[in-house]
Amino acid sequence: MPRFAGIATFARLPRLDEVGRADIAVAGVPFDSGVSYRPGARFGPSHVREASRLLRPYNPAQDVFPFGAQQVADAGDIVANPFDLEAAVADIEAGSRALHDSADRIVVIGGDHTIALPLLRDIAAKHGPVAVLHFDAHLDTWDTYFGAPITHGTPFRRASEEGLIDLTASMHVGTRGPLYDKQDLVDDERLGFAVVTSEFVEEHGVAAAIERMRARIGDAPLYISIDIDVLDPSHAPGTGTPEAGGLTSRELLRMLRALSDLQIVGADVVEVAPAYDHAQLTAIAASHVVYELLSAMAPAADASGDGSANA
Ligand SMILES: N=C(N)NCCCC(=O)O
Ligand SMILES: [Zn+2]
Ligand SMILES: [Zn+2]
Repeated sequence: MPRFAGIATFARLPRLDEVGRADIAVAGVPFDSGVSYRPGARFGPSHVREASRLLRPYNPAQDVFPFGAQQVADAGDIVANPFDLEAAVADIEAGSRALHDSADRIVVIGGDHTIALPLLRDIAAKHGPVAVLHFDAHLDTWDTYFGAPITHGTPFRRASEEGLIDLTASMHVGTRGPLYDKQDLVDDERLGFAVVTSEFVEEHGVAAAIERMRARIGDAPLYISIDIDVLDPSHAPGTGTPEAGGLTSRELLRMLRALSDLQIVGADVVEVAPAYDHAQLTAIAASHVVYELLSAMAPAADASGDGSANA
């Protein structure tokens, strides 16, 4: 079958119902009722799957076969009520919990950033408070919008208040752009986040950013949440709240590779909104981000082998 033919699962992987169990399930959450600006991230999962057809089995940058060293399968979508935010976050948490019956870990494609809250509720129920490494142009620790506590600008404040995150090991990477107030940064620090801004990366380089990230995380169980708007709009135009001056996809992929020896317990890639995309730029970037995450989550090849035993 040519890679451009057939129904698009992520990276043309088998469906979870075809393999029964997986080490890692990739799942979509087509939900965007929490957005504050441009809508459309509900169409993110299918757009990223479509753009992921060209991914190949061997990742030379991490010397790993991400789909050979472990069973990865596409679990389809977790369905969330588009008309009721409270119901939606309950749906997503329940969907994540159910999926963990047949997969050790899950990597979620959003959807807007609201979905990180119910995903973290499930993850923290399993692991206790986790280090959250949050790649984003935005803090997403704001309090309310029009009185609403659950939006895509608030998941990490709620998660912090609920005791879901390790306050000594969590960090934002790639933040930039205008805030509402100086106090936003004061609140953010109190909520448990250190920050590596986009400007820091420009001034000190990716290696220094990685050093800060690793020092902050230590050996805590790690949840990685990647808002695609961490990338510069030139690399990822297809998103709802774009901000100038972001990371390149090359910088982001390199940062993810540097996490491969850490205890990654789950991840999401969110905020891909295809209506504003061009030539699949954003979806291609997102598909490679997911691929790099799956590679980083793969067990290290043993000294004698190349990790390709089951490829
Ligand atoms: N999570 C994302 N992408 N954006 C949050 C932006 C919230 C705001 O409009 O102030
Ligand atoms: Zn963002
Ligand atoms: Zn975000």
